[in-house]
Amino acid sequence: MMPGGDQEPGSYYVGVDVGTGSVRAALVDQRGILLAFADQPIKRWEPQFNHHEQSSEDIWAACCVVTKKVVQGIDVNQIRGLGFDATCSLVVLDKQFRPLPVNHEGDSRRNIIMWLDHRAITQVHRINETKHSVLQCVGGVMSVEMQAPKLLWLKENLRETCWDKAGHFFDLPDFLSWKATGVTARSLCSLVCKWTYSAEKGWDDSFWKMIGLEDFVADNYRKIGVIGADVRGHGLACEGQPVTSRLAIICGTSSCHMGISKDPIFVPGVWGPYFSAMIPGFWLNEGGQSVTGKLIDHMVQGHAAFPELKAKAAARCQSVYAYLNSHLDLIKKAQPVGFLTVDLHVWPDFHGNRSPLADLTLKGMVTGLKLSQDLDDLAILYLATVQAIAFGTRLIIEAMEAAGHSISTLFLCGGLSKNPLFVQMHADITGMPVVLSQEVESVLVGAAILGACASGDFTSVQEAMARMSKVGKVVFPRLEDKRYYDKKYQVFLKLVEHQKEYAAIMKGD
Ligand SMILES: Nc1ncnc2c1ncn2[C@@H]1O[C@H](COP(=O)(O)OP(=O)(O)O)[C@@H](O)[C@H]1O
Ligand SMILES: O=C(CO)[C@H](O)[C@H](O)COP(=O)(O)O
Repeated sequence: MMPGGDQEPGSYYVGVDVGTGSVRAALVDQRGILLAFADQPIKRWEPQFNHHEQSSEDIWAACCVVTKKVVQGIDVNQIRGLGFDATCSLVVLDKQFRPLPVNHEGDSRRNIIMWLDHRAITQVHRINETKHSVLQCVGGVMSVEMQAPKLLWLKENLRETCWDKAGHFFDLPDFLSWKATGVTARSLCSLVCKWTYSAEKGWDDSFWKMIGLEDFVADNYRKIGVIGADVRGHGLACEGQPVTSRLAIICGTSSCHMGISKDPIFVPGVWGPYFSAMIPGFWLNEGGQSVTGKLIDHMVQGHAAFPELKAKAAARCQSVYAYLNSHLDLIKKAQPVGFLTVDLHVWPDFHGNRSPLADLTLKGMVTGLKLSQDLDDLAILYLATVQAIAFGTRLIIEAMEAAGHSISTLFLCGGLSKNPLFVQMHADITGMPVVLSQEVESVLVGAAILGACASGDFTSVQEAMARMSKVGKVVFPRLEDKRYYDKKYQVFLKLVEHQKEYAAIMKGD
């Protein structure tokens, strides 16, 4: 889609969103309307189980391709700002900013340890055993997906080929802003959320010394970077909006649950509180589920009826998910679609639990399997998986509320928010209305909002948010189905209880 001919020449912003599977870019105007969109897949390597790697050169090349596509035909002088968002993966460069291998093979194309990489399990156990006070700000337990355990892994496993040669360790969004500007300043968001930096107190030397990464302290954190901009003082959130009662959920390969508060709230198993990491002046708690979109893809693609599904969806020019949703509507008969899983239950932690249990040893579970392998069976397993993800969100919300949050409304964005079944199940299972933004690619509008703020065209993040993001659809929960979902939630909680019992039995003599 290109800018409409009847439009006044104005200011444009570019948003670039680097997800796990692809890079997307959008050209957005001052009203937050998306005028052009492009995407491009990015490479991923899984050289061994739990090792996930990418290439910063490949990602940057993809960013350039999609950006060039969306600005085609536009006078570059009208492009006022560019914003990035990206996964929290670790990029390693040498002192001359060249990629360094993060693998035993010495393949320097693969210089990124991805966020979902779980190679640093023993390192994170040791970090958690220190019980250092910085851990209070990551939910009490550090996740293997954060940067400190990954850095320690590099030091302990690739000392000569990587650690000793490293000049720069970037969080991926900060790598992208360095590539775009040549400035190595880091974002407060990245450093606070994934690197234990405190917006109020700075780095805690004692933590890095205690975990064995005293090198950073001696080096004055040069390889990790310093804060580029003081984001405090931008004022409060959108006028008249009770922002602290909203929970934003970014649902892609994983789901991230972003809740804010005026005072710090400590939620066991939920990352944060992080000051000013998302909205200036507010504390952020970030709950999460490590695999959601990836889990749905895994369950659907691994089923015996997947080839049949693929063929039938292609014949109708539909995505497999649109086909499955209409198939479920067909087989539900008179009952609500969610009731098809009365005897099929899933525990969704196929890649460990990020929140609120913060237990990376947890595994996935399915109960209620039959011998059938047909399309009905696949559709119902897909439904049960979507429901399990929504129950996981309910568990996170309950933990946040028990600690002091008061949440009434969910705001969903990301690839999974395009799936009406996923959205409805989140409303039904949490009992809360779900707001979707008018612009389907709202994550990209968010990145463009950052670019708009950087351009100085808006005085604050809040002003840009109010002007450029608009509510689209609101999906209300089917309250009449509440009793059914409450019962399924009881089963959901039993599943994890039983899984822990099984582990205890197997550990015993
Ligand atoms: N149109 C759609 N309908 C249903 N599911 C979708 C759709 N588009 C994307 N998804 C799901 O969203 C997930 C990817 O979301 P996305 O935000 O693109 O991910 P990421 O940011 O992690 O690259 C996929 O796992 C896929 O299952
Ligand atoms: O840890 C995270 C953010 O704190 C995300 O889960 C990670 O960055 C992946 O994002 P996505 O699922 O959109 O690819």
